Amino acid sequence: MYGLVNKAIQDMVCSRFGEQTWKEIKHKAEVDVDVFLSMEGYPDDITHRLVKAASTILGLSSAEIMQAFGEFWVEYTAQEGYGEMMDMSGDTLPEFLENLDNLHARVGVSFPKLQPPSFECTDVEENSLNLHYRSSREGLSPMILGLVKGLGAKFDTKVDITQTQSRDEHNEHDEFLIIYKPN
Ligand SMILES: O=C(O)CCCCN(CCc1ccccc1OCc1ccc(-c2ccc(Oc3ccccc3)cc2)cc1)Cc1ccc(C(=O)O)cc1
Repeated sequence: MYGLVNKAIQDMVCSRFGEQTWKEIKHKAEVDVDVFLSMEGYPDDITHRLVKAASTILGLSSAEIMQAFGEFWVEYTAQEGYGEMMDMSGDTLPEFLENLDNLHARVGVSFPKLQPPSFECTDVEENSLNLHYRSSREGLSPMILGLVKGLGAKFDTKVDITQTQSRDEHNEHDEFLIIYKPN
C-alpha cells in the first residue's frame, strides 16, 4: 500500500485520540516507521498490523476501525490534493462508483506501484445497485462499507449498504447491495 493509506490512518487516530495513542498503536504494531511517506510503497502487513493494534488499544473491532477509516479516507484524500480527481469521477454516488476503476487507472499511470481493487456495478436502478469488489488483498471489505458511507456524505445522499456475498463464505468476490437516495 502507498504510504498515503498509513498516513491517513495516522491522521485519523491523531485527530480523534491524540499523538500519544498513535505512538502506543505503532509500538504495539511493532511498526518503527517514523514518518510515512505518501508516495512510498509499504508492505500491506504494516497496514494490517496498525489496524489490529488500533483495534486492541481503542477497544474497537478491526471491522469498526476499517469502516471508520473508509469514511475518513474519502474526506482525507479530498483535502490531501485528490479532490479534483475525485470530483472528475462523478457528480453522484452511482456515477462515482461506476468510474472508480478509471480513477484508479489514472492514479496508477503516475504511481505504478498502485495495486488497486476493482469495482463493478451491476443491476443499476434509480435508487439501488450491486457493487462487486475484487481485490488482491484479504479482509478489507469493512473498509468498503465505510468508503461507500463516506461517498454518501460527499454526495449528500442517504445510503444503505449491505454485504450480500463474501469471499469468507467461499464466494469468488465480495458483493454489496447499495440503496441510495439523494437528500
Ligand atoms: O486494496 C483494496 O482492496 C482496498 C483499498 C482501499 C483503498 N482504496 C480506496 C478506493 C476508493 C473507494 C471509494 C472512494 C474513494 C476511493 O479512493 C479514491 C482514491 C484512490 C486512490 C488514491 C491514491 C492516490 C495516490 C496514492 O499514492 C501516492 C500518494 C502520494 C504521492 C504519490 C503516490 C495512492 C492512492 C486516492 C484516492 C484506494 C487505494 C489506496 C492505495 C492503494 C495501493 O497502494 O495499492 C490502492 C487503492
